[in-house]
Amino acid sequence: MSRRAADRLKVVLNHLDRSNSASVRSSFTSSQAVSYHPQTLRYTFDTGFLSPEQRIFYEENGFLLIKNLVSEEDIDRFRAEFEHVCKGDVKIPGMVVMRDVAIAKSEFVRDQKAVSKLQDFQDDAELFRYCSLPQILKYVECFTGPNIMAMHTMLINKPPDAGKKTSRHPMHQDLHYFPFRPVDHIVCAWTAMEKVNRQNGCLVVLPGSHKGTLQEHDYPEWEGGVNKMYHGVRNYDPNHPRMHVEMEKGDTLFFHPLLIHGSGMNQTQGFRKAISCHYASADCYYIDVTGTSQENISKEVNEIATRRYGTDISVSFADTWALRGRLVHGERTSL
Ligand SMILES: CCCC(=O)SCCNC(=O)CCNC(=O)[C@H](O)C(C)(C)COP(=O)(O)OP(=O)(O)OC[C@H]1O[C@@H](n2cnc3c(N)ncnc32)[C@H](O)[C@@H]1OP(=O)(O)O
Ligand SMILES: Nc1ncnc2c1ncn2[C@@H]1O[C@H](COP(=O)(O)OP(=O)(O)OP(=O)(O)O)[C@@H](O)[C@H]1O
Ligand SMILES: O=C(O)CCC(=O)C(=O)O
Ligand SMILES: [Fe+2]
Ligand SMILES: [Mg+2]
Repeated sequence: MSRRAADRLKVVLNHLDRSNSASVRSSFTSSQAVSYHPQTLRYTFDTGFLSPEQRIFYEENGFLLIKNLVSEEDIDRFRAEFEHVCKGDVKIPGMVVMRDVAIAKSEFVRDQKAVSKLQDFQDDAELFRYCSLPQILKYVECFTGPNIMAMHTMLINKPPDAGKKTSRHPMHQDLHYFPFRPVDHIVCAWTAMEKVNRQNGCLVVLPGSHKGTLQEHDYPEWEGGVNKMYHGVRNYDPNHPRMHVEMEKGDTLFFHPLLIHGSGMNQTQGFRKAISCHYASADCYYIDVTGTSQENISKEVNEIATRRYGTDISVSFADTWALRGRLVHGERTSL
């Protein structure tokens, strides 16, 4: 770090000591205040792009909100492509079109095209433009370094709740799904495609939870049911200080894969839309999750892979990621 940046950092640190980060103070109690030492900055690279304030905010909270990062025009194009996919005009091999469990399990509305999520759009050139947007990669590089893989892509179309609270996404850590490390070189970019607020089920985060370890995840015991693979942290404590991240169209949240987050139910009549990509440094490596808390999700993924590809070829949990990952910057060195 240059001397000038170090000096600015000191000023920020002094300020933080006094204010304990005003913007998240409402969700923190003073006993959770953390003190800082510049040498403990571990979550971001010093590329000179993030301000010291931004680096420290991420360090402390595990997320960073950038306003107005994606243009209206781009978002409108992603929305148009989403509509083509829903209508069936565009069919992309490998892309998962998912419906909410309340609809999928109901005989009455079986043929209704109420898509709750597109997953794995890496081979849809129009949607995948999102993952390559230079203004996003400029931020991503601060977390991953210069060799960047887009590992996981989603367009989430959170439906109006059908009355059973199935539109909720339980509190979870995204790392639960990922058999690659190191954890600090993975980041999610999540862009609001319209105004998102508490009414339509914005993201809910537990600030600072990225400093913990990966927790055990299970299906929550919810009366109305829960969507396939929507695991939540076991023994979730609803009294933990949390923050509703309200965003405008184009605002983008970058967050750490250990940050505990989820989303509440959509109490409006609209479909709340967001587009996201999980990036990892191409220098990351795959791990074997056998015997770890991730074994349950790897089994579910393997079951779906077997259903999709048959039993002739064996696709491991790591393979499913290696197949989907796409290089977006630098060199594909490992993943
Ligand atoms: C950072 C990462 C965070 C995450 O990724 S969290 C979420 C991860 N989610 C996923 O990966 C999406 C997984 N979804 C899928 O693979 C598919 O949508 C799924 C659930 C297999 C359904 O596939 P389809 O091709 O639509 O099959 P289908 O309509 O014939 O249904 C087959 C059986 O699945 C059931 N189903 C469909 N959508 C569901 C849902 N949302 N939740 C729970 N169950 C669901 C459906 O009822 C059917 O069950 P049955 O065989 O009739 O008993
Ligand atoms: N038992 C649980 N396990 C895991 N996550 C949970 C559990 N119960 C609630 N959540 C999650 O906590 C977050 C907040 O849920 P909640 O239903 O309170 O939403 P909300 O947006 O605060 O809505 P409201 O305004 O109605 O309080 C959501 O991500 C929800 O999925
Ligand atoms: O958009 C949302 O509701 C949250 C989605 C999410 O966290 C996920 O799929 O991992
Ligand atoms: Fe998530
Ligand atoms: Mg609530």
